[in-house]
Amino acid sequence: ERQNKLIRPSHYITMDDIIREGNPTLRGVAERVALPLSNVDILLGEKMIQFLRNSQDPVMAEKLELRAGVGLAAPQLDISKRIIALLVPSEPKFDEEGNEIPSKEDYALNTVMYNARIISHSVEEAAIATGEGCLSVDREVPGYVVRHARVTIEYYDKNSEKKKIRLKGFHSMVPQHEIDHTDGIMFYDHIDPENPWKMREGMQIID
Ligand SMILES: O=CN(O)C[C@@H](CC1CCCC1)C(=O)N1NCCC[C@H]1C(=O)Nc1ccccn1
Ligand code: NI
Repeated sequence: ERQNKLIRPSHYITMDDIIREGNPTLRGVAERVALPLSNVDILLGEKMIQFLRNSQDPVMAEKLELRAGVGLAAPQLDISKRIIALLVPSEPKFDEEGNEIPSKEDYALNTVMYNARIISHSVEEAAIATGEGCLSVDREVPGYVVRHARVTIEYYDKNSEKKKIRLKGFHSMVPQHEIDHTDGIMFYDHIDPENPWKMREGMQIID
């Protein structure tokens, strides 16, 4: 079946494996995965994070013709399971002379989350200044994608251990976008159709 094809050792996930708008799987509610995790679900998570690494590597992205991604959800691979991968580079920090300070961590988020769910969130809302895109959406959909400004996420890691993480800013936007995919929600569902760039009371804009 599909997952077996994707987890073959010789297989790299490419854009051909990513389903696009119109495929009903993108609008389904994905199933929680069984715990402790099965090998096939662990292997799929590894392939998903490898895709993100390849997509952010200029050589591999060119070779495999990948669009750069910071997140991926299993439903985008036509697998209706609550598995998401996150690979968010750390923002570069600069000193007063404007030199980049090498950060100890290359990534602010570098993980596969199983059965992730938002267990609490701020009343305050936020949106990425430039809007959002999606590897499953081959068109621009302009507008503020209004999300929670801060979230607390509970998930299981690849060792089947329960984790809890609090996130804010851009780092919180990526898991919210991915968890939405496991609930059949697309980013443009959060854009105000009347006035896509409407500033809502107290909404934070993330650069
Ligand atoms: O479900 C998962 N997806 O659809 C991949 C999406 C996920 C992100 C969209 C907004 C929050 C999560 C993705 O990564 N993109 N969307 C389309 C093309 C660009 C790319 C992107 O935003 N790249 C990026 C952003 C900031 C810094 C570096 N790279
Ligand atoms: Ni997406």
